[in-house]
Amino acid sequence: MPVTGLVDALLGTGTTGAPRGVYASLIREANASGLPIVAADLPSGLDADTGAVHDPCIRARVTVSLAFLKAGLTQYPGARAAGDVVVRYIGIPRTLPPGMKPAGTVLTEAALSELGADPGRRREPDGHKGTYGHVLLAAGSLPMSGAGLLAAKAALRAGCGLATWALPAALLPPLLGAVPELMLAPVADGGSGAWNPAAANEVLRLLEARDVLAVGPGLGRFPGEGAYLRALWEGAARPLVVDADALNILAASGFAAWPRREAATVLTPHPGEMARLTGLTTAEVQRDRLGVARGFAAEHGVTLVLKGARTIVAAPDGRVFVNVTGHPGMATGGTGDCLTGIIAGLLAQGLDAVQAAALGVYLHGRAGERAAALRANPASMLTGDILDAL
Ligand SMILES: NC(=O)C1=CN([C@@H]2O[C@H](COP(=O)(O)OP(=O)(O)OC[C@H]3O[C@@H](n4cnc5c(N)ncnc54)[C@H](O)[C@@H]3O)[C@@H](O)[C@H]2O)[C@@H](O)CC1
Ligand SMILES: Nc1ncnc2c1ncn2[C@@H]1O[C@H](COP(=O)(O)OP(=O)(O)O)[C@@H](O)[C@H]1O
Repeated sequence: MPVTGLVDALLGTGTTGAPRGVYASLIREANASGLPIVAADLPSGLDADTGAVHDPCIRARVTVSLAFLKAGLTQYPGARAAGDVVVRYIGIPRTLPPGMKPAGTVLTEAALSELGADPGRRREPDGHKGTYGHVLLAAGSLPMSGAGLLAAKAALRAGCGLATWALPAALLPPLLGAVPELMLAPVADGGSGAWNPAAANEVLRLLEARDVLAVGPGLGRFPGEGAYLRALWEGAARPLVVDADALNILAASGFAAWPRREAATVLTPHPGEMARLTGLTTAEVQRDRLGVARGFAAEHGVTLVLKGARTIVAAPDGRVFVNVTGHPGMATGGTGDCLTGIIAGLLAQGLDAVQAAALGVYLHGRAGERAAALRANPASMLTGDILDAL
């Protein structure tokens, strides 16, 4: 009878390091056969905790994860080596033994509802714009006003009642009317189109009548940037979302020594920004995304959104969530700025930091999937398409 497929049940969760000896030869032979491989529990050669892929590692068509989804199957490159992943019950109790915590929770609609974040974003029949909160965005600078615009539009699309964009005054004239639904608050910039430390006072004054502050998209780098951000960090008594250049400023300003914020704080780094925040290399961040995100959130008392395919949301209390929505078409400029606006828009509506971050990454990914499906080729997707699909 011809052989039409292979089952890989060589190595399991307990293995450490790269497969050696006869295991390594069998894995190489299986991959070279070209036959479809079904992996039992996880592909041999994959790190079950991190998703790191050793050399060699089985390239499975399907992985049948036993009893529970292993964390390493959710993260790249492990997710690619695993192929289609299914979880099957094999008689092991479905609940974890007492004292054992899951490595993370996949953000399904059910998990979001359990978290108290309604994926349907239902509105009160008698709601009005005051019901849904007011976002203040501090973003944009002369070469990158687009980042601010995308974040501001996204906040409105996320359903906040009102949004105000504080921006260096020189940016104002060309932006007047660009998004009629948006309020613009020009901040004195001496005609430079750049931010300055004194502008923080103006942002904090604006925040008094608003519900949440998002800072960073297209902010640029500028003299006195550390003092500017620290003033917002310490002075903003409302929830704060920190993204893009504001994360780079945090990293460059020794923020670990800054006082803990009392109000909710969400940081949304991509792996490059995460590397700057931690002092790791981008490759080191990617090698253990779950562990790095969990450790950082707990150490600094913030909600951490580590972006990239399979975005991770880590809460300060140790909970970790993995987002599985999204599309590679989202790898285009401005999509992160859009996520910042979405999370701020959800915070304005009264969600807490973890709810807003979890629902935000989920909706952002879903919108990315819809936008990709509407294009002849998803490679042509723009961030504006994601905004339209929200
Ligand atoms: N239209 C606009 O005005 C835009 C402005 N932007 C602004 O440009 C500024 C600079 O941000 P950038 O993020 O471009 O530059 P960065 O230098 O911070 O980050 C880019 C680098 O990070 C690493 N990286 C990012 N995602 C990764 C992933 N998933 N896996 C592995 N490595 C990854 C890569 O090395 C990449 O080259 C920010 O202020 C941002 O808001 C960008 O958002 C793009 C659009
Ligand atoms: N291959 C992918 N699959 C799913 N989501 C992706 C993929 N590539 C990028 N994204 C998402 O797109 C966004 C990119 O954010 P970021 O790198 O900050 O972009 P920018 O700085 O241009 O705004 C993140 O939310 C990320 O999770």
